[in-house]
Amino acid sequence: MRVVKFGGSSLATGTSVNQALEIILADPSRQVMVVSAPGKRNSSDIKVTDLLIKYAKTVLNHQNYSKIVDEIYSRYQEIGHFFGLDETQLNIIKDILLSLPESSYPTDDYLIAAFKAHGERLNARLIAMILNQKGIKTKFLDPHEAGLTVTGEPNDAIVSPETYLNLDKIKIDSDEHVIFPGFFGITPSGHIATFSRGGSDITGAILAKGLHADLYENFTDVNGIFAANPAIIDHPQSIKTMTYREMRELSYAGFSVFHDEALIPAIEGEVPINVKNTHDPQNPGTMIVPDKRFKPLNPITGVASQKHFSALYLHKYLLNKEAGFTLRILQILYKHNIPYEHMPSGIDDITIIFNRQFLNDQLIDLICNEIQSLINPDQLEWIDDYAIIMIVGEGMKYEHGISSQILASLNKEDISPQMINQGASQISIMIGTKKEEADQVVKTIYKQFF
Ligand SMILES: Nc1ncnc2c1ncn2[C@@H]1O[C@H](COP(=O)(O)OP(=O)(O)O)[C@@H](O)[C@H]1O
Ligand SMILES: N[C@@H](CC(=O)OP(=O)(O)O)C(=O)O
Repeated sequence: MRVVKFGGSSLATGTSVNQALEIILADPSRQVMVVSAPGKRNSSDIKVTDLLIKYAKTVLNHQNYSKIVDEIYSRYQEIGHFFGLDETQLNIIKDILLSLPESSYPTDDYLIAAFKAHGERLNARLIAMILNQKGIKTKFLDPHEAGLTVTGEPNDAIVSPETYLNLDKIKIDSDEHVIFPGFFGITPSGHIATFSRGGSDITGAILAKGLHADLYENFTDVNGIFAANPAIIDHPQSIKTMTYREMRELSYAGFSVFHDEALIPAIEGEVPINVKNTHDPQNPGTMIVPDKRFKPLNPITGVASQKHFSALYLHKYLLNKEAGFTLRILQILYKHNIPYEHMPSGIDDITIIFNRQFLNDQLIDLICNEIQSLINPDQLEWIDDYAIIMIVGEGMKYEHGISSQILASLNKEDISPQMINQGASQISIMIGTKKEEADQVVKTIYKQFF
């Protein structure tokens, strides 16, 4: 049995939902379909998830929400009408949308999570309705009924281990299709909590592991994973096969096409992943597998970048001899509940890289002041303008001199990185630069290796 996830970009219009359904019906093993909320129909469109966030904020601000409800409902109506569903059948969607403000939520964040999750919940109901109307035996199953439970933050949840015990009890008839909404789970107290944005990929992976699927097919709007972001490189090469480790590093570092957290259930369940194109289903796409049992032709599989970082650079002579130096810094971060992303170090210096989205100016001043007074470094510099480029490939460990090739190619372009660090896993090299240089670094490295 396969679990098949369709992203919002594949479910934005009636035509694309139809393509998705043709894919499902083309192979009887595609029994479980995980769906996202309808995405953008064109580049200037708004995703239904973003419309729902606007709806939630309108309710929280005690403003009139009838216009935004109509806008959201029209997205489902458009798809429903394409398949010939009438207003009486579609009314349930409007009723559910209108009932959202009536429920009670423990906090505003839970209210936002519940509103947001309805993008996928209503889409799954609609698609189940469409299939049933076509005479195809279909069940709408949601996290409540299936026991997909989560803990953590209401808008950044983590799956609970008991989910897998619950999923083990689910029986699917051999002639039946299951439509499951992505992106959210249920907390121990029965409230909806969502994964972080793009989290329907995570739901697909959880179901693939929990239902013991042979394959997790992830359908999007491009022919698999490219070696670089197509927004930076024109027509980049697509990757035929890559390992879980490579994908996790690359998605964490900016390949937004597949959520980095979705790799974890797939790794645990050893389910291979196939990223494919809804609009070109014959294209083999990219296989993501446990291991590459051969030496890859290219030492580099992909190069990713992200620009939302800041770095704290600390220099202190004999830092390597001072026991507890790093511990004291981490205690300060822990006290203020600040996570960090990376911490490359040398004999006399250390750089701590943060996701800028978790920080504000006041917090930055606070930690810099505390570190200055408690740690007393010789130099402390906050670098707000920081991007990270991650060069990833299992093939790196077979070849010497990859870092020097990278540095030489950047040098030719007159780019001198602020930091370069090779991970202990030997499958990635990380480069820190100014944001404005990040795209040029990706282009230079891509040109060097592809
Ligand atoms: N390395 C990459 N390979 C493929 N697509 C990428 C890559 N990096 C960024 N993308 C972008 O990811 C998009 C697909 O992700 P997303 O819009 O979240 O899909 P979905 O709605 O199917 O979940 C592609 O259209 C592409 O622009
Ligand atoms: N709809 C949610 C979850 C998701 O995974 O969407 P998509 O498959 O369109 O990336 C979001 O926009 O974040």
